[in-house]
Amino acid sequence: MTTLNLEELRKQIDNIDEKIQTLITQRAEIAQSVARAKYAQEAQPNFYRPEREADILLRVIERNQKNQPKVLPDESLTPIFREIISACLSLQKPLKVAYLGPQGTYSQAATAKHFGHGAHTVPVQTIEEVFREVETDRAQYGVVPVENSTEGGVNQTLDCFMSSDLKICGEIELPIHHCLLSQSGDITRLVRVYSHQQSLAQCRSWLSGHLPAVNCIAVSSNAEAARRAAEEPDTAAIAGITAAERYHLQVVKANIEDYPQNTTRFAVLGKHFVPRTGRDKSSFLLSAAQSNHSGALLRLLKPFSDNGLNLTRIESRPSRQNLWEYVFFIDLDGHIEDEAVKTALDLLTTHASLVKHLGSYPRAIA
Ligand SMILES: O=C(O)C(=O)C[C@]1(C(=O)O)C=C[C@@H](O)C=C1
Repeated sequence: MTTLNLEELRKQIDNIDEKIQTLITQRAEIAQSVARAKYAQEAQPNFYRPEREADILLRVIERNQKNQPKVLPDESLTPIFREIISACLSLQKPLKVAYLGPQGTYSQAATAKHFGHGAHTVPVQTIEEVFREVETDRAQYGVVPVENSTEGGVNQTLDCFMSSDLKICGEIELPIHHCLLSQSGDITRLVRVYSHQQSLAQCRSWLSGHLPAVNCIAVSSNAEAARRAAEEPDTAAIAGITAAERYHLQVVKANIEDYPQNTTRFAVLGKHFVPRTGRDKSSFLLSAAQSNHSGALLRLLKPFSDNGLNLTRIESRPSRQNLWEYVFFIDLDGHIEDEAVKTALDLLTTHASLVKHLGSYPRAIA
């Protein structure tokens, strides 16, 4: 680009847009042929292929690394490609995805980030209902929060996995930036702050430093907090920026989370097995045999360490079967089809009374 003439530059942009549009249309036509190819292989194929999407997105990031300095950050490019894939997938078969509502929650943002706007997303009221929607085929996939980097695990989700046969088909990481929202945008007259209990906890220090006298009230979701703040004066909500738009609230203060890297991890629930990508995670539910004997947990975890597997998370929950017995949720880097994972699981059988594979899936992508 040599000239700085505005008209000329806009003409160049128009030409590029035309080419992009032609290419996107061509890509969509090929995706339609892919659907026919899938039908030729199976009567009821899976159209959504998380392993293929991960592969495409990683290549977008890899190509972007080659632009030095980068013109656009990865986080600007990947959503564009996700939307293109989402539009192509909706031509093959529109997906129905249930998430923990109401609209305006971070779960909705995570669902939109992962599935794009081509999917039909359905808010439901509880985490249990997300599981049920998928179990009963009212939705093909579901999105539930699993853990937050500041506040830890989401117990309802872990408990649902104990009794469900659904598989984790993917993970989504969503950076969480909380905003203080109110009708007036004035911080001085606030007497009450509503939010979900997790969000209040994630902003604890900010609240005690800046609003020590206000009454913090936990409600069922951040969207519900925003709805109330839109109706009550002298009241604020802690919620995401999308809730501000949805409920016509002013941003009193943005980014009030205590840890700037505050991130929530969500699981994509489904019914199908996801092939290996080479950059996967696996989740298991484990219970130790002779759990009250010394070294029971050590024996449960040793096979993973002996096989060089990196555990990315371990969490315990009461087994709900015997008093003071626990089940362990573990996540590790690797796929159930990796040799190291297979060997570790073989070794585990003598030390575990329960080994339940909750899924292997591609690692979250920016
Ligand atoms: O490769 C496929 O299996 C496709 O259906 C194509 C495509 C895409 O648009 O690239 C669409 C949906 C799948 O989830 C993955 C990829």
